Amino acid sequence: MANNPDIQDLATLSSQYGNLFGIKRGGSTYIVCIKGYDLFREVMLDNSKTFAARPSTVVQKILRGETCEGIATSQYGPGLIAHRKLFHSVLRSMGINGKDLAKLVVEELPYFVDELHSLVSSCSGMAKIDDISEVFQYASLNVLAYFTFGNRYSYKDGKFKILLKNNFQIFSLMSKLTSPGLILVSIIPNLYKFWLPKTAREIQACVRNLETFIASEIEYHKSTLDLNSPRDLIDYYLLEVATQSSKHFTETGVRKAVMDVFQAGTETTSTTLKWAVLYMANNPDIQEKIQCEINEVLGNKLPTYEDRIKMPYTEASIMEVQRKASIAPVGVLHAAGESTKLMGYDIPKGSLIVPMYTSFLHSPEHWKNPFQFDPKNFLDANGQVGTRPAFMPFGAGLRACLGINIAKQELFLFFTTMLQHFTFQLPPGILKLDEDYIPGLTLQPKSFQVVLKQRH
Ligand code: HEM
Repeated sequence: MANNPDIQDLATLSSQYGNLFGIKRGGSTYIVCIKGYDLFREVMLDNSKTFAARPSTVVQKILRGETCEGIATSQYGPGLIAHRKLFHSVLRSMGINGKDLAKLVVEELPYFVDELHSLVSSCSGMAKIDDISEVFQYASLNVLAYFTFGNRYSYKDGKFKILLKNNFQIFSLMSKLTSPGLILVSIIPNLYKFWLPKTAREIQACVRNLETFIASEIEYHKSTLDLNSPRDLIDYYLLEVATQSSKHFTETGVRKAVMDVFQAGTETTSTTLKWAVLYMANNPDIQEKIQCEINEVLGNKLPTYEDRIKMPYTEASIMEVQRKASIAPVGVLHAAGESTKLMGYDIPKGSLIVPMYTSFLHSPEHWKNPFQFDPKNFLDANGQVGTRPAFMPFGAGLRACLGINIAKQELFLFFTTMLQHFTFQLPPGILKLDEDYIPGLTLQPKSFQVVLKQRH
């Protein structure tokens, strides 16, 4: 459980031991599981700094090397603060330069739609979800390629396929990292330096390939950099490295930060869209309501992010997909940066903190029918999107998701465009698609087929 806790096991343990419980397994690190909205807030918001550290596990070392530079796995401190600040300021700068955030996604929309249409013609209307999710992977990866490298790729481009393969392979292999071999390297100090289980070696190979790819992009950016006119995330980073305005940026740090953006921002978005397709096929009445809103507000024009204000039912449906699917069941693990107390219990420094997202996203205390797909969960009496404090799929506090604005725009624009052009239906003879998930780092729907019907 040290690397990849299954939420079912955690839910069972929490029903026995309460909202806060600790586990000790392999090594000496104490694993503290936190359940429920109040405790999540107490840890992530009220005591954000105390719990803003990341655990230093063998898996991190295998994946990221000894130094853990970059963003997602780095420790909380001036370096991380500088990375997060730069990320936000790049988003702002790209907005000011007119190459605004939504444009990153909007540029991708025509390619996304074309690819879905070609899928329909090649599979006579019935698509396997694996095929559709590949389109989601292309699209979400391209948005980030545009943000970091300054250009999108053709979906057929060989270079793009290499980027895609290595990026997504890391996630699927990580979900398999529960072998006895991993327990061995977790228990025996430094064993990982001499021997690793096969899956871990495969992950390392993918990480190396991805890093080589990013390194070549960085080299290209260095040779074409105009200090007065940065184009994308890499350029802004290189500017910082060149001017030495912050001692926190090194070329290795830039490479790792770009890796983090790809790793954190592609699987999450594409998996959410996969669940959206499943819920639409299972809830034709809801899908029809969304399509009515799309017809009224958009007609045939492609959406912009501003359109969401006039489309509360669509926006509420996307939030409901995120709530019900709860794709990141334990987010990214945290650690206690200092010894402290929670609910009167001692939490030793270095304890690994496992936040159970599903415990508040599926809590009957906060949602009327937590296990039913119901966009009304997010609508007030006037049919407008209301605030729901327990809706925190992107985390909260000092380590909250850095890509939240990109992700929200991607989900709205890809989802809306998809339903503007297609209706998802159950295959003949199937009454309902299985809404159970495959356990892993992110929760994936089980493989399914849907009928993809063109609307126009
Ligand atoms: C539906 C899409 C997404 C979901 C549900 C999601 C969710 C999360 C969650 C739960 C965390 C952990 C927060 C914590 O540790 O407390 C996280 C971290 C992070 N996310 Fe996202 N994310 C999404 C998309 C993105 C995108 C598109 C990007 C990139 C542009 C991104 C970049 C990051 C980064 C860099 C971190 C690490 C932040 C840190 O360690 O300080 N995410 N995300």
